[in-house]
Amino acid sequence: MPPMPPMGPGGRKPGGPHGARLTMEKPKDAKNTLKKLIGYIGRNRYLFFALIGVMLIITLLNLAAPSIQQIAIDCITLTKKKTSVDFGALGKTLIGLGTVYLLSSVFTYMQGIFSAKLSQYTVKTMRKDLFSSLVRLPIKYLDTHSHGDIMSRMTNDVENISTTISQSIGSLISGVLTIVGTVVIMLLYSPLLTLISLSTVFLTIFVSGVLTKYMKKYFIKQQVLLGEINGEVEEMVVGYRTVVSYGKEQDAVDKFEKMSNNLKKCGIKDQIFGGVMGPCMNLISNFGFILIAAFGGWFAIKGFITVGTIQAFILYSKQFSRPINEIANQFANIQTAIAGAERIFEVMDADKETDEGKADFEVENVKGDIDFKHIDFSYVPEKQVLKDLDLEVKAGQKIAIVGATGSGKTTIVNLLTRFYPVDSGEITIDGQSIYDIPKDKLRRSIAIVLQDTVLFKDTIEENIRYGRENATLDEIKAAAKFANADEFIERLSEGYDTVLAEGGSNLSQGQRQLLSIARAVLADPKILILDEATSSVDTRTEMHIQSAMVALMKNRTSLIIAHRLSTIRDADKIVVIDGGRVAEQGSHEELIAAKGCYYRLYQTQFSGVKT
Ligand SMILES: Nc1ncnc2c1ncn2[C@@H]1O[C@H](COP(=O)(O)OP(=O)(O)OP(=O)(O)O)[C@@H](O)[C@H]1O
Repeated sequence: MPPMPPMGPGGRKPGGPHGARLTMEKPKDAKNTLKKLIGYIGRNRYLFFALIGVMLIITLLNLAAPSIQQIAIDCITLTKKKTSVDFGALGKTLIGLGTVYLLSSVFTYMQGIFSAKLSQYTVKTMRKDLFSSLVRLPIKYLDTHSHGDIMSRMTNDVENISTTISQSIGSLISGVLTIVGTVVIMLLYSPLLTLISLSTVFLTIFVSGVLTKYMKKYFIKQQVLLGEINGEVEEMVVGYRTVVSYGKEQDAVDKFEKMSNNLKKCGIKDQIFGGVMGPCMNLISNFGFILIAAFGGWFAIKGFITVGTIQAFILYSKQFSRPINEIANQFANIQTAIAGAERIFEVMDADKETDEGKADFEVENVKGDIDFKHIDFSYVPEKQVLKDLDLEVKAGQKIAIVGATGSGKTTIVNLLTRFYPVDSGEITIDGQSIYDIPKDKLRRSIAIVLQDTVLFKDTIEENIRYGRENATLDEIKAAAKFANADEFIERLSEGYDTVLAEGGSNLSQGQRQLLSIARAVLADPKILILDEATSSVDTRTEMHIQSAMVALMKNRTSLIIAHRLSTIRDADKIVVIDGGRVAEQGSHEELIAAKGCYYRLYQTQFSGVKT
């Protein structure tokens, strides 16, 4: 017998109730996707053929067993007067039967090994390729796909493929082989009895089809409700502080309770329909056995067949009906897996960041002159963000970029780092177009300190080392000292070995910023991009951050998205962005005197704020 997939809770197979993912996601281009998927499976073709071979052997053994039983039974001759048994033949036949069962178990075990290996090797390669594609995707791709969507491709879709390869392919092949083999053998025994047992099989297919239709309805509803509940929980965890601070705990509980109630009702209906399936199928198949026994008995009395044949027929009809449901379920599983594979290949086939940089550019020799010439840019076609923007920055200058929210300040730095390509115009560093500079070299020339510091779940030492991979611990400590981060790090019980929580959430916002400054110090680039934090941190940390930033900016070209008046005043040049253009530029005094954009911005945003 082919191995049954492991059962989930309540006797259900993983992948959805009733063993099938009844959502029946339809792939858009199944043929192409299947081709690519087979390409991945084909990388382990020896395993695949070994699997097919083993399955063929198992099926043949399973097909042989009932016939051997028939021979064993026919060793016993029953007449009205006496019962005679050919013990020699019976013994040999039973040994043969035992051997068949033993071999079947051994090969089934081997099938488990081969299919597990085939699925794991295949998805490991896919996972690796998918991740490599993911890190080379342009940022634009991430803008248009939710994190949840990308995560789900990496986890759920890959998992679906793995389950399908390890379970569905095997079941499908063995199912088809078993059905064909069984029908052929049954026909050879008795075409008439074959027809009688097939009639119940058609009844099985019909009844299970009707029941599945209802189950599918409730199953899909249940999945939708489950998705909503998951979303609700996620929102609650992410927005926990907001929920608590507005005292909305009870509202959240009430809403959850309502959703949970709906899920309960739907779940009960789903389970009830699911529960009907088993007894119905049993009833029909037992009815089939009665038919075979009755007609078989009659045929045996008439001398058309032997008693052993009746037994063989009962076993064959059992073997026959089992794979039918299985195959129907596997089709649904395979379809879902192909739809998942399609989503995976879509990421793999998405246009990757290209790197047409060709100039002979050395990071060490960068001076830091930056020039934006006639830049037009839009994230989405209908909405132009930068319009004919011109901005010149001399090496070593400190430029404060100011402007109303949404005016395009961050966009300017997004273009300099080539996170997005310009629509038209040219950006140069030391006179060279940034599109002629290899991307990695360009980005190594620039360090970015953002308000939302991204820290990884690793030690403080490794988080700072992110700035320069080959830095020694002493260099890391020196950078931390320079960034005024050393003091708080040394106070932590594990010091530089302290492992940060996800996103560095076990540090204060100010401390996270100091670490990101330390990273930039270690990277030691000629060009700096600073996005000043708008949120307030305690005065002491604030002073540390400010002085570290000032020290860091020395002798570097710095573009600061500035929010503090002191930074703006200290800048060599203030650039005011308005409506996607440089509206004004000059020193604080000049711009105030001009009474233009900056003056108005100053009046509304900076006068009276903390310097
Ligand atoms: N990834 C994106 N996709 C589409 N539109 C975007 C994207 N990022 C920014 N925008 C839009 O581009 C415009 C400029 O955004 P940008 O982030 O450059 O503004 P900003 O001046 O830095 O604002 P803030 O001071 O609030 O950070 C805004 O209208 C914004 O809605």
